[in-house]
Amino acid sequence: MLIVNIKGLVGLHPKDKLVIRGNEMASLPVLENAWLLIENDLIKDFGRMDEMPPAVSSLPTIDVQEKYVFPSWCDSHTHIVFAASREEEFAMKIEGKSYEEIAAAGGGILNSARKLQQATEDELFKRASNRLQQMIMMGTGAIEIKSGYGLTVESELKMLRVIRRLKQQFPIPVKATFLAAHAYPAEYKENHQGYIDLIINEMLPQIAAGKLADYIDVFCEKGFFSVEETDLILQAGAKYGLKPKIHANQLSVSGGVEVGVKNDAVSVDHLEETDENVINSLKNSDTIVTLLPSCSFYLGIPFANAKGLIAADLPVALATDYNPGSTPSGNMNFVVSLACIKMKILPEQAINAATINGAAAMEISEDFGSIAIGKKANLFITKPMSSVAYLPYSFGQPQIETVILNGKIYNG
Ligand SMILES: N=CN[C@@H](CCC(=O)O)C(=O)O
Ligand SMILES: [Zn+2]
Repeated sequence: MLIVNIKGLVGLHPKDKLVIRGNEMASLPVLENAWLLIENDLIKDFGRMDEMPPAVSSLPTIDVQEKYVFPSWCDSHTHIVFAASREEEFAMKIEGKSYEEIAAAGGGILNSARKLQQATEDELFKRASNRLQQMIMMGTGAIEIKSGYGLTVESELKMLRVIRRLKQQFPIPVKATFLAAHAYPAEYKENHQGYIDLIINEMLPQIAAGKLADYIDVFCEKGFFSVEETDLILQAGAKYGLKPKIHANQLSVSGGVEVGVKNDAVSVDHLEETDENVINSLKNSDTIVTLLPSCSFYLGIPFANAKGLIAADLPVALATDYNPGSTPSGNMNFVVSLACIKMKILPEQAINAATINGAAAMEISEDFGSIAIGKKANLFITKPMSSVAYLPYSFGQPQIETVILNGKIYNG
């Protein structure tokens, strides 16, 4: 497939650029008036229209005048396997109840767990497939999905099997994260060690035997999992080769970032609450900071200090956090807009965070997240746009016209 007259080919980082830190995030290379050649599922070559080799110009072409080509969004933090929405909590939120108050009133994660435990694997697969399908049509070309609404041996395994089916049936990379440490089930409220033992002695061995997870996650937060409990669970996961990607500092400065860094986390996610010590603890680590602005938007909690994190020379990624409680949306375009509008980062920084750094937060940036020869042809073509910045600027307005996955136009 040859794409010609591309107004701008976006995200041309060198193939060996696997993650972008700090100040460098403001640089988003764009080639104007370009062509792009795809062979099979890979990017074969690209260049300027006025320098197109004759052999290339004789191939069948797609002419995309006035349109941009972007690398697909890489959404590195989602919870899209859930049984049902929770809009019954929506009104409570509007009336002023906090996330913690709703959870304490029987809502929250335990509400989703009750519903998921009753759903069949097929029902869950069908519902998650619909969500993933919609996300792909909005430009997502790689995704991480967490368990964590099962909270029993049987239901956590069920969730992870659903994620495996999504991996098998969708033409995009899917990474699975084991998040049984998402909340304490009611019967373990006074017996934390009992649930931790269940995770370590019952769940982890079966998950490892079935190769059902790539990463391990813990919700390290006041009222959820303490730093010591998080540490224990992450160390147990490491014995099975599961690297951490953890929920840290969503509602308070919880110590989650430090315990994540200590355990060589691939990423620490959320960080709506951060201070100087938290930022310092990330320096000299390879841990990526994944920010989730749609969650702040929906819950009305602070937006993470993206500018401060970037100024500290850290690699920042952006993801949706799509889940039924804190972020009922899987739209990466909106995430990129919010990062610009509310976190006040530049479109170039936000787009790098949502592509190459998102890929890095799933350890797939050798093949995904930028446009480079030899990388996977997972891309999207926009509608006619006046500039790259128009995409986040025109928030809430769909700008994607064509999705290309593995070198083929994807229509669902
Ligand atoms: N904070 C923990 N987990 C999710 C919310 C889960 C829920 O409310 O169902 C999050 O990332 O925001
Ligand atoms: Zn989350």
